[in-house]
Amino acid sequence: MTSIDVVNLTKEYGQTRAVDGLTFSVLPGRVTGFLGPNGAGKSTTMRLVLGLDRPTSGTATVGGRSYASLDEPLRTVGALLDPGAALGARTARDHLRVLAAAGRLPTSRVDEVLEQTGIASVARRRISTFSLGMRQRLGIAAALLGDPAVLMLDEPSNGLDPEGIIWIRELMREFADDGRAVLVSSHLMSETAAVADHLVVLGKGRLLADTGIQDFLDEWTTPRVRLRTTEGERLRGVLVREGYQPVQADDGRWTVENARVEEIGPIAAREGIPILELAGEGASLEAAYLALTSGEAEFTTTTSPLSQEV
Ligand SMILES: Nc1ncnc2c1ncn2[C@@H]1O[C@H](COP(=O)(O)OP(=O)(O)OP(=O)(O)O)[C@@H](O)[C@H]1O
Repeated sequence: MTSIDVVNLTKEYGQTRAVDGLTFSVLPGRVTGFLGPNGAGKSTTMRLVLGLDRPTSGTATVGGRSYASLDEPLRTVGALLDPGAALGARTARDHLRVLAAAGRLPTSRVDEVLEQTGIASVARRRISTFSLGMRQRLGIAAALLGDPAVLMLDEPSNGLDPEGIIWIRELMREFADDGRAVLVSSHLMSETAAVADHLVVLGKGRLLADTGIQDFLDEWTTPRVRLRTTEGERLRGVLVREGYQPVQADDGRWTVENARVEEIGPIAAREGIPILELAGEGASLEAAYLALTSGEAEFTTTTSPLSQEV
């Protein structure tokens, strides 16, 4: 069981502190979503884990060892960082063969990962002719070559079509269910929530959250109930006495903030008030994420493009 452990990690580029005293672990058996606005430090952290950059201070290890000291790096960590990195003049198959040879992996793995990523039919084409989605699949094929214990993917759904996005989600799920550790970065909470069990959120290089999805929802969102009744005013009076603040919309429906159906339903039943509809609203993960990261984006729009045109 291999994990990624980041401890007090800091990386400075000149005046820019890209990663700032970061500590978190990516544990086996779950998909950890790595979130944060542009420039939050996600890619830098991944590069430090892979030993592609030296930390200013702190450590990033895989299975307790630095990447450079791993005996079999490709069998330990599979990573997708920059799909543009593959050499365009080579065929996809040759590209993977070179990687397999360098990693002392059997050539048979090349055909296996070409099949697994759905690019076997274009394996003999030059990479320069590949679409972004095909390059992305090739990058994922390279990550899978060593059948690694840890998978680290930077924005894997970039350029993938909807079928490809579902495929990559299922792949990550299978890896985690198989007891492996998966770290996947994204800007989008909705995309991450569809696959991740756990979240690590960065803002300006610092850790903003390291939490399970459900705990994140509980902490950052407030539940709300929508209902319809034949006795709105009576229900309103009862709920106000109970400390709620029901508000009626134009269509006659009521909204009760900070309330759950398990609380409101029994109150109405106790008072004998007929309820025609009662629904708890799913808290919006996206709204919670924006609330957490607001003010943490390195690049934000201060003026709306529309107002500039006027
Ligand atoms: N090689 C480098 N030289 C100088 N500054 C860098 C370098 N790499 C990253 N940075 C800076 O470090 C900060 C973090 O960048 P990083 O790419 O890690 O963020 P990110 O969260 O991956 O962003 P994105 O979602 O846009 O990819 C940014 O301010 C970036 O400009």
